[in-house]
Amino acid sequence: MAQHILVLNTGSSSIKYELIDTASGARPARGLIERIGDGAGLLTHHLADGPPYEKKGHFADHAQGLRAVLEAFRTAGPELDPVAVGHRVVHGGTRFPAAVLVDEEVIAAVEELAPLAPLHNPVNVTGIRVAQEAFPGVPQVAVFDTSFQLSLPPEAYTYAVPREWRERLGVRRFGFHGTSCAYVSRRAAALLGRDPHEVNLIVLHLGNGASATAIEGGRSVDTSMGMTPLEGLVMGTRSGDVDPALCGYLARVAGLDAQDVEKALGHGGGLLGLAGTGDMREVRRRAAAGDAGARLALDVYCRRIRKYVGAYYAVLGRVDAVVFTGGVGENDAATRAAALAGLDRLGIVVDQERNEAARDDERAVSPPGAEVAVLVIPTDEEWEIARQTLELLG
Ligand SMILES: Nc1ncnc2c1ncn2[C@@H]1O[C@H](COP(=O)(O)OP(=O)(O)O)[C@@H](O)[C@H]1O
Ligand SMILES: CC(=O)OP(=O)(O)O
Ligand SMILES: [Mg+2]
Repeated sequence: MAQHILVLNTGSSSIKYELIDTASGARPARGLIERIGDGAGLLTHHLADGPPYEKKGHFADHAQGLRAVLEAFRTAGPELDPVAVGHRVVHGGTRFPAAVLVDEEVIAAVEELAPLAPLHNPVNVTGIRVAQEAFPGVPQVAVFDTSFQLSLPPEAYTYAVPREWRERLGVRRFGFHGTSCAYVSRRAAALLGRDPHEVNLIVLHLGNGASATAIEGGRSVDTSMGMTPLEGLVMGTRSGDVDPALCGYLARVAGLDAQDVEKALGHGGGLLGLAGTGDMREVRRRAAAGDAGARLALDVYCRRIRKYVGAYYAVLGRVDAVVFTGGVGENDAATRAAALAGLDRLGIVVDQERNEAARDDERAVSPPGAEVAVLVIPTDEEWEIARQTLELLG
């Protein structure tokens, strides 16, 4: 009988899930709930064949959303009898260098780290709790976004801040998107026909959250997200890098407290702050229609990426490939071209025809024989979570 792993990726306002056959890798069901908590929720449950099952409604919170997912399986199938549940957990601090079997102690640790990832860790715990209740006795495995980034050397993870903060308060860079980086860096090595331990990569994960990671011989040596997923690249609704003195300034001139500023940078910054929408497709539409704010947003977004590519080139010394992944990285040819424009002296060139070809598979978009390959690799965090879950459970 086929054995399945259920993978749950609970995001700040969404839940993604997939049922994966451990032997064949087939996915008999996958789905998404969007807009949890805002009244216009939508659950879309895809089956291997046939039309998707959809349910609109108000999913007040993630627990209600997850119960709706279980209901979708009961109504539309397939039968849900997983041998394990793999959970994406965003922040594991320094405590979890690899995936772990969930017990009460692990849950307590994830809850303790919630101040560092307030949008993610609490809902990740909700996912675990609901799955424990639904599948008693079935092993639950936590796979952390931070694990892959724990290889950062001290000079990359240390902020130049007072000793007290570093030593007593745990202030340091962690970095995120590790599950995606682990997956795409393995695929990149395969695509290059090289051993992952020999390959140097710059991975650009451009989704709603966005990050750049420098990978040397399969290990992360620098990454743009920081202690929290707010630092670095321009994102859908997050500012990425800003001058930290902004906090003091806005307190003095606008009476904002630190929490207000953090919230605005996290939810009202990025593409949303610049263009009025955090969705790249909509930014493109507005820019094409002549909207100056949207055009500026694209320029800021792409320049930030280019700066990190240059910086990580300098960190690595030799780069075998630049890898684009995530919804924007995989689909937006214009972002890929603009972000890497002018880097030919570094051997980084995008081939226009290859870049613009309408494809959704793994591919090179640099010219044949280029010094640095530019690759597009669709990420598969769910598959990577299932793989690590299976590996842990033997
Ligand atoms: N064809 C496309 N062209 C440009 N941007 C796209 C396209 N498809 C998706 N995107 C963008 O990808 C982003 C979402 O990325 P995704 O990786 O799916 O998000 P998440 O981080 O939530 O998993 C959105 O900004 C969306 O507009
Ligand atoms: C950590 C993080 O930024 O995740 P996401 O890209 O899913 O928002
Ligand atoms: Mg993402």
